[in-house]
Amino acid sequence: MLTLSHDIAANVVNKRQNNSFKGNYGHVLIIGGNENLGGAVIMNAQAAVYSGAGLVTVATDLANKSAIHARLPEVMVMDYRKDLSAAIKKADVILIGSGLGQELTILKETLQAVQAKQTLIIDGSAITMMAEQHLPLPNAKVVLTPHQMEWQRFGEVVIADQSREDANWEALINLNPEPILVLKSSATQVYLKDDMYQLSVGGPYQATGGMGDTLAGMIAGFTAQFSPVSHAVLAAVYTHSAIAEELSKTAYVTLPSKIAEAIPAYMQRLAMETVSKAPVDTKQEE
Ligand SMILES: NC(=O)C1=CN([C@@H]2O[C@H](COP(=O)(O)OP(=O)(O)OC[C@H]3O[C@@H](n4cnc5c(N)ncnc54)[C@H](OP(=O)(O)O)[C@@H]3O)[C@@H](O)[C@H]2O)[C@@H](O)CC1
Ligand SMILES: Nc1ncnc2c1ncn2[C@@H]1O[C@H](COP(=O)(O)OP(=O)(O)O)[C@@H](O)[C@H]1O
Ligand SMILES: [Mg+2]
Repeated sequence: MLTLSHDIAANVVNKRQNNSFKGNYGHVLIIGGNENLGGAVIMNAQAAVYSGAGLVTVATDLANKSAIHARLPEVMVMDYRKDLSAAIKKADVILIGSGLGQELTILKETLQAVQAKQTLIIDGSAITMMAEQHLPLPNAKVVLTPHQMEWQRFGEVVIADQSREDANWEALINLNPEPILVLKSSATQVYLKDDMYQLSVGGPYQATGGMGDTLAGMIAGFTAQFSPVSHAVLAAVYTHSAIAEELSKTAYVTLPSKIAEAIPAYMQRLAMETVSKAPVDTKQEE
């Protein structure tokens, strides 16, 4: 077991090149938000934009279109029932599942269209539907972000056993391709190739709806910009809870949208740090 520490995030988040443009920071496609759960994709998208993704598109139920535009003018919006496969082809990172509800057709189309070189983050309702329908993982760089009940459904590890590292590895080795697992709880763990990273920051001020949607959006924003994917995921998981811990000094509850607002300043601090910017030993080949 390793500790998911501040240095890992500081190694990943570096100063940007002067001669860069939005195309260098990745195109994120967020797929989710049925007509009742549009807030989930707003939180995904705010976190992805504020993490610095070059371009962010939200494919959703059109009932959410004006709300997304009003909250996030940086984001493009499309109907997830139209031309979804074409939009998937243009993305570097695809995040599916937050607030997706029972939209199985959208999920199946996404799993079919995604390509091996792309990063696919699978969250929320997508994890639950994949478990219910016994859908296999597609050939892509897959990141799974279940909470405990979602992991019980998908990985078939009962919540009581999830504190046992070996039980989670047993479930992971049966999956093909082997995903990066962000197993969320009050003691979040990240399973990567041969190592498990234990998150060392965060607390109960994070126990509020939308907290995981914000994390998924941050993972999308970080993986769009930073490589390898494994390092970017670790940095996003750390940064999400480190910001919450800071905000908790003056806030009883750390709202997801407040965490998102604090991302640019926190990342700027990480980028300015002079700690050894050496590569992180995650053993994750890409
Ligand atoms: N504003 C929006 O649009 C929002 C939209 N959202 C979207 O809604 C979708 C459904 O997601 P979901 O997580 O709310 O429901 P589900 O998958 O049924 O899991 C809940 C069940 O699991 C149990 N449970 C046990 N341990 C647990 C744990 N550690 N963490 C959490 N739950 C735990 C729990 O136990 P109980 O509370 O009953 O004791 C309950 O029985 C998803 O797509 C999400 O993105 C939300 O983000 C909210 C804001
Ligand atoms: N007591 C706690 N301590 C630390 N982190 C917590 C605690 N409760 C919840 N969280 C974090 O909040 C997030 C909840 O994710 P999730 O249940 O998917 O939320 P939602 O789907 O409502 O957005 C996870 O990142 C989890 O680690
Ligand atoms: Mg969730």
